[in-house]
Amino acid sequence: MGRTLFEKIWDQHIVQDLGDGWALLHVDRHLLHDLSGPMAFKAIVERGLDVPNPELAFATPDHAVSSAPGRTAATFPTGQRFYDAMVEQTRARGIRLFDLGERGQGIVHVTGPELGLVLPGATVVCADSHTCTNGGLGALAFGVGTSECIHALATQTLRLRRPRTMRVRLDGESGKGVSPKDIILHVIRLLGTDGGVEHAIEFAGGAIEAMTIEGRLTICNLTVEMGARSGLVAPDEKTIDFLRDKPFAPQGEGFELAASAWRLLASDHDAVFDRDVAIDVSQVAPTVTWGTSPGQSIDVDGIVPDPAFEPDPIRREQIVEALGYMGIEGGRPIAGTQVDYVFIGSCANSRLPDLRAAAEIARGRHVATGVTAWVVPGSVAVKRAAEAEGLDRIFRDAGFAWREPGCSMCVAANGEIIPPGKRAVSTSNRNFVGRQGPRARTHLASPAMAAAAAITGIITDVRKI
Ligand SMILES: CC(C)[C@H](C(=O)O)[C@@H](O)C(=O)O
Ligand code: SF4
Repeated sequence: MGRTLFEKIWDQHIVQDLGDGWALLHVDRHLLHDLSGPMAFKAIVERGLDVPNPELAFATPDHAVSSAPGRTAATFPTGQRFYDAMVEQTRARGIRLFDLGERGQGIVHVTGPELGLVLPGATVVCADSHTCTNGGLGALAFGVGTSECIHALATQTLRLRRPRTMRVRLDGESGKGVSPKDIILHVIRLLGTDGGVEHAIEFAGGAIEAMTIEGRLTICNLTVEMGARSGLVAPDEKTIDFLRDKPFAPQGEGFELAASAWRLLASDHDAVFDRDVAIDVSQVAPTVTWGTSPGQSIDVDGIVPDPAFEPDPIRREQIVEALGYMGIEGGRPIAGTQVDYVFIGSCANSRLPDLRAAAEIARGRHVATGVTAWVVPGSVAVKRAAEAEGLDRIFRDAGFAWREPGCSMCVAANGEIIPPGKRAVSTSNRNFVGRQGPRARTHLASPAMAAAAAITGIITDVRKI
């Protein structure tokens, strides 16, 4: 029987079979950020552990740094101790740090792929749940907890129970105004926020093949919102082209050699998945969340669920609670809901094609009165590339703030919050209670939809703008 992409990578990385489905896996790349990294380093120091493979670890500040133009580490003083700890520990251990202002700095899940630190067939860990993003390049990536991060720093391995395999086939042609973000929100709505628990999900099918690498990264980014630790896409010629000439990818002949190995990674035709699902993306509309979980979404021209029509009492209560928090009524169209903030950024949607899609809507228009709209590029490289093609000008002329790379309002760990009771359309991946600040209300959407909301001041169907 053939093997899946996941199985091929898993098998290649087993250092020791621990029995009962458990294995010790080699970690090829360890990515570190300023929030979880310093915590792990603290334990390494306290326990007197060594980091034997510093050349396989790479760090960047993203969560706790200000995104204000001209920022330094001191701009957000609360975050500076994280930053300082990261600088000190990476220096002491000989780990490469991509510092503020340097090409290579940015949200860890944006910089890993763009630097070529993440490669097809590699195992990648980072103490961050959205590490699954990296699967868009065909890497097997795991978001880990602090203790696993310490273990990986100290041993270059990870002790894991092998997840079950699942394939989500995305076929069909997506309609006008539909982006990878809409597709993955739709998938989460269909399969549920627990639909991927204990599975590694391979996304496949014509719609994935047609998608840009950045789109695949967006799809894999939200895999964790279905409860799956890893999402994957088989590497193809697009993946290979994307990685060519990336600074940390193999170069020259070595690259061609690596590429021929990557071509063998795709799931075999007769490979069997524990679960196989097919979804027609031609049915996907521009999508927006109405509630407090990424699974609570509707088509932008749809009606917010009315709890009165929900027969299941538990689900009814969930809807009532979510609507109460969000300050919206069931049974009404979501379009037209008034918006105070718009955030275009995060590891879900802060890459060049995302900014282009938003800029296309913003071009020649202006942010509505009373709306605060931010664009936070995912990395220094994205920011520079966007500026080189004039996207910053389009945003600025339209009244958007153009900021420095980092997580910013996605999780508000750097003090950049949506004020209490205010409503945001955000291109991030989590709309949990309090996620963007205490009592902040978040509607997840695509970059184009977010830009449309900024321009009109209300949740708007991007197809009609
Ligand atoms: C701070 C970090 C550990 C956290 C995560 O694990 O994902 C954050 O990035 C998030 O998106 O909630
Ligand atoms: S951008 Fe948001 S989701 Fe991504 S790593 Fe940062 S805080 Fe987490």
